[in-house]
Amino acid sequence: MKLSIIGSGYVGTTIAACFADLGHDVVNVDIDEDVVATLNAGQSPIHEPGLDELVERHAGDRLRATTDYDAVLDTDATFLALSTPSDDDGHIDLSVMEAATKSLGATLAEKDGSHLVVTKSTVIPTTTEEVIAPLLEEHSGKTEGEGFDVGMNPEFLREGSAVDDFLDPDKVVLGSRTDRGAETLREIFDPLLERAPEAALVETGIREAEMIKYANNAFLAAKISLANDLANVCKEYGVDSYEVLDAIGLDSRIGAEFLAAGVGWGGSCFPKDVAAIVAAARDAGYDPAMLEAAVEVNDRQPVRMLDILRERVDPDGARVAVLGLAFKPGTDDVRNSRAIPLVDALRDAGADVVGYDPVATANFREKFPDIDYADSAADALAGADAALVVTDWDEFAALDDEFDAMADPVVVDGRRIVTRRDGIVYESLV
Ligand SMILES: NC(=O)c1ccc[n+]([C@@H]2O[C@H](COP(=O)([O-])OP(=O)(O)OC[C@H]3O[C@@H](n4cnc5c(N)ncnc54)[C@H](O)[C@@H]3O)[C@@H](O)[C@H]2O)c1
Ligand SMILES: O=c1ccn([C@@H]2O[C@H](COP(=O)(O)OP(=O)(O)O[C@H]3O[C@H](CO)[C@@H](O)[C@H](O)[C@H]3O)[C@@H](O)[C@H]2O)c(=O)[nH]1
Repeated sequence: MKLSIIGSGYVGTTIAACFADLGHDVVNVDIDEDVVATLNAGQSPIHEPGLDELVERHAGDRLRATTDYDAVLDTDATFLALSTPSDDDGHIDLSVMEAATKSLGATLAEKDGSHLVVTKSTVIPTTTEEVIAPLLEEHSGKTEGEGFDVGMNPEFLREGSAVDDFLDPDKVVLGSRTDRGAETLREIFDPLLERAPEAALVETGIREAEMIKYANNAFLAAKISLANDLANVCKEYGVDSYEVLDAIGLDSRIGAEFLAAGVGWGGSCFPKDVAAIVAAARDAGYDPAMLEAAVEVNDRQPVRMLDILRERVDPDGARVAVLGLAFKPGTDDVRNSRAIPLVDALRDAGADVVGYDPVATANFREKFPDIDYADSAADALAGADAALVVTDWDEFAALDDEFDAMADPVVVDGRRIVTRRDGIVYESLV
């Protein structure tokens, strides 16, 4: 089929390259000329394992990019893969989605025959039906269900394994409210379902598809927060939290994944999505107590980490190495990284901070241009009065002699990865 993808960021680029690999003809539409030029040159504008190869294989053939919305006219369906950030009070900010939807609507006014518009972005339930569809109607002059259909297909890929997650998913969720929309969605996803026969297919309504995405992320974030809450209790009683969490993970009803306790969850999705669904629930008159608690526990973990540090070292005037600036290993993304509240609090306390990350230093420097940065973990540790381990990069698990060069070998481990030994004053957060 012929597909257009509006937005060529993490999700848009990944799904475009993967759809091309599945045999579809794909065009990416993005307002960023650099992104478009990069894609047309056969390179991926984002760093994801396996994505460069796919883009290189299909660019100029089944995959191309443009800034011109008219490219949509020659396609059967359009996916909206635009950012949906939080505003200051946590609500979803739909301004980017709305601007792109207006452009798409105006373009569809010229389209002969029907078209399917699929929301790929994470949006609050009712957005596709009550915001996207009316905007498309207004700007195309067509009627939903006649001139075009709308659908919703939430995305569950993780940064760092986006291609594998898309091509080998646990489930594919297709939301629609017309038979024609449902059929077109099935046709688009048939090649994926053939390639990944183990994937479950969930065909559902549009607002259910929208909510499945929030429920998925909120459940995972809350699972980590519950693990952190239990781990904090363990610590108070001198109980090894990892032995406890590993053991409960053996119960198939609980499952072993997303039980890694530590300094908590960050990234481009969990914080904004939990905040958005909490804000939406409150707007509707419901207080989502469990989700509010999940956020509270997550906010507390960096504070607890500093409290543990203070028991050993006064941060005022101390040189503190922060190991790990990315929100998780395998990415240079620092959005909502746990290092952000930690560095903020350390600086407020008068510490002299030196940060190190294998790949995320440049991005972190944009947020914190005034702290020191080291080129290696060893350099960050040399002469430091304390170290905080914030991201679970493998190379931090392998650190050993490097701790001996610290002025005071106090290590507060926020991810339980450093090997304890004599000569290190080791404190685990959990
Ligand atoms: N990043 C993830 O891991 C992930 C995973 C699952 C779902 N999601 C959801 O997918 C959506 C997209 O996220 P992302 O991380 O890919 O966003 P992103 O910020 O990486 O990419 C958005 C792209 O849209 C482009 N854009 C902005 N305005 C435009 C317009 N008017 N017309 C055309 N292009 C325009 C930008 O230039 C950018 O390239 C969000 O709703 C997010 O919550 C993200
Ligand atoms: O046991 C765990 C697992 C994760 N994390 C933290 O949780 C955050 C999120 O990690 P992860 O889920 O691996 O990364 P994302 O790329 O943010 O992916 C999430 O967010 C995406 C965007 O919505 C969804 O598509 C994915 O399904 C969902 O896993 C990171 O800060 C991790 O350090 C933990 O603290 N403990």
